[in-house]
Amino acid sequence: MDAPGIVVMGGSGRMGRMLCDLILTSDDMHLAGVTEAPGHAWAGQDLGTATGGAPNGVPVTDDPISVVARAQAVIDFTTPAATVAMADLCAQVGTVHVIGTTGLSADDIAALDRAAQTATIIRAGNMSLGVNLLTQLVRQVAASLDDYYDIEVIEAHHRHKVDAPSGTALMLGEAAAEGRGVSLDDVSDRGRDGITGARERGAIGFHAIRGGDIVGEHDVVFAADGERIVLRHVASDRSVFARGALKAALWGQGKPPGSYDMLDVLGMR
Ligand SMILES: NC(=O)C1=CN([C@@H]2O[C@H](COP(=O)(O)OP(=O)(O)OC[C@H]3O[C@@H](n4cnc5c(N)ncnc54)[C@H](O)[C@@H]3O)[C@@H](O)[C@H]2O)C=CC1
Ligand SMILES: O=C(O)C1=N[C@H](C(=O)O)C[C@H](O)C1
Repeated sequence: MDAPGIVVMGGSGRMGRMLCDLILTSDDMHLAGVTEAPGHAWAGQDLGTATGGAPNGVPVTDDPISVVARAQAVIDFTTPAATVAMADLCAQVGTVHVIGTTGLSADDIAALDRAAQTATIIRAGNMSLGVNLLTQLVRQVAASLDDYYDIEVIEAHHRHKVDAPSGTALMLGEAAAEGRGVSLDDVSDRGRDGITGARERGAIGFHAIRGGDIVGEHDVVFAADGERIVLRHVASDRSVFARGALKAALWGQGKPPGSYDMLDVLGMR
């Protein structure tokens, strides 16, 4: 069987470039095309030429249907609006949709769930093995401790990141809430400021640092009187996210329509 064809959305972005480089050197898949935002300077060019090298035969387009219909998977680290539109297209043409985009609203997620009735969608706020393993540890620690241990999630990212809390912080917060047997919506306390009053027992706090070129760092703190447990993940290279996404694209081949995440891909359920 031929190696599956992959379309990378947002090929000029931080994650897009990393993904294209990895796919172009992979024996397990080939780069079937790259999409970019409408009117983007790369649209209509060959990818090799757009990146300042020799032509490599990979088209860059702002008209996704032209490449998606011929591909086996789309890898998408873009914006919520672009992701929701792509999910509809993947549902129509039967292409696996791997979603890393964060900052999705409840309405966006509802739209993705509708698309997943006919599309195979794999979505995670963090595609690294380390963070997905950490979610399991956080769930286990939260289940072992009572709410005398205050839970705070602290994340740090580069200056260009546009959403907060990060998708990873929300995954970790969800895992902590699940471990405690509560709904995150009921206990979430985001970015305190001013006269906030004393901390509510059982709250799960979120704090975001933005600066420089930080790739992604997450601490989950369980703080009680007299002791503190800190579970930490540090990403120092975006390839950990990209490799997870490529694994997901291959794993999704032949899977029935539905909503999946990296725990499914990694066999960690
Ligand atoms: N789940 C995970 O493991 C990870 C998730 N992310 C998330 O991925 C997203 C992108 O992150 P970065 O690469 O740092 O951002 P970026 O801003 O560098 O790249 C986004 C790219 O998407 C393109 N784009 C926008 N609209 C588009 C459209 N309609 N069609 C095609 N392309 C379009 C932009 O032109 C840009 O090239 C963010 O939401 C970020 O939080 C980032 C890293 C890891
Ligand atoms: O925007 C980023 O860069 C990252 N986004 C993801 C998130 O929101 O958690 C994953 C990773 O931390 C990098």
